[in-house]
Amino acid sequence: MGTVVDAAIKVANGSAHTNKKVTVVFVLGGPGSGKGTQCSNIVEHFGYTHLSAGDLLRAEIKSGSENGTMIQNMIKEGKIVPSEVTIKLLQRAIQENGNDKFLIDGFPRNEENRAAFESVTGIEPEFVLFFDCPEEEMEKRLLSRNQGREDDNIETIRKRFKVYMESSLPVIDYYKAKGKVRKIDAARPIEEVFKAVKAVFTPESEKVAA
Ligand SMILES: Nc1ncnc2c1ncn2[C@@H]1O[C@H](COP(=O)(O)OP(=O)(O)OP(=O)(O)O)[C@@H](O)[C@H]1O
Ligand SMILES: Nc1ccn([C@H]2C[C@H](O)[C@@H](COP(=O)(O)O)O2)c(=O)n1
Ligand SMILES: [Mg+2]
Repeated sequence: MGTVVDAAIKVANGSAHTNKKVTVVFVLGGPGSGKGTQCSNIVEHFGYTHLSAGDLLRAEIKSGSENGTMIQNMIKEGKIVPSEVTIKLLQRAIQENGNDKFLIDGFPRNEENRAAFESVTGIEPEFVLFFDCPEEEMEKRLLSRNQGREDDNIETIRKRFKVYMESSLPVIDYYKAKGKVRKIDAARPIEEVFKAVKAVFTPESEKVAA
């Protein structure tokens, strides 16, 4: 299992060339569907490293990078930052981490993200974990998240939902057509959602017959 990511390493390091085989699972779903919450559980139980594209972009704003203001404005508007920026952050995070199994949360968010990541890194996801949740439930969760996120206000939330419907769902459909989507009903309590997630990550050979 695993995909060679020579291209990712080359871009991140300039001329350096390392072979690193990685397994990647994309974690997708609407804003507030519970991606980050479930990724923490998966990390704990299955030894993956969690890379949230949104968290990497927010860290980039805080670092005072030259792209910081552009990223901040895009996030406030609920828009998707150009792939070039996000892919560099993901590549660097993969490169710097000793692990070989990654959950990439909130990426690819649109067709541009998807195609660019594939052509730059050559990485195909092992599968796509898709948290399916009704909008009313996601809105309720986001409005009570209380993590001080600038985009957790009703105006930006509505814009994020629109971008999700128009740009992110087609990416999920793309992977569905390839038989790669593992859909989870995310409108249940956290523990119940994790039970379903565990079933996806547990190899058939290790599943105990009921
Ligand atoms: N199954 C659940 N039931 C109720 N609340 C949940 C559930 N899963 C997550 N939450 C809560 O909903 C909020 C959003 O969850 P989380 O941050 O994991 O979503 P997300 O998909 O990562 O959102 P975003 O795309 O905005 O980063 C958090 O406050 C979290 O504690
Ligand atoms: N691939 C991505 C992922 C995220 N962003 C920006 C735009 C999102 O609204 C914001 C927050 O992401 P989240 O933490 O909710 O996953 O970050 C992006 O531009 N491209
Ligand atoms: Mg999140």
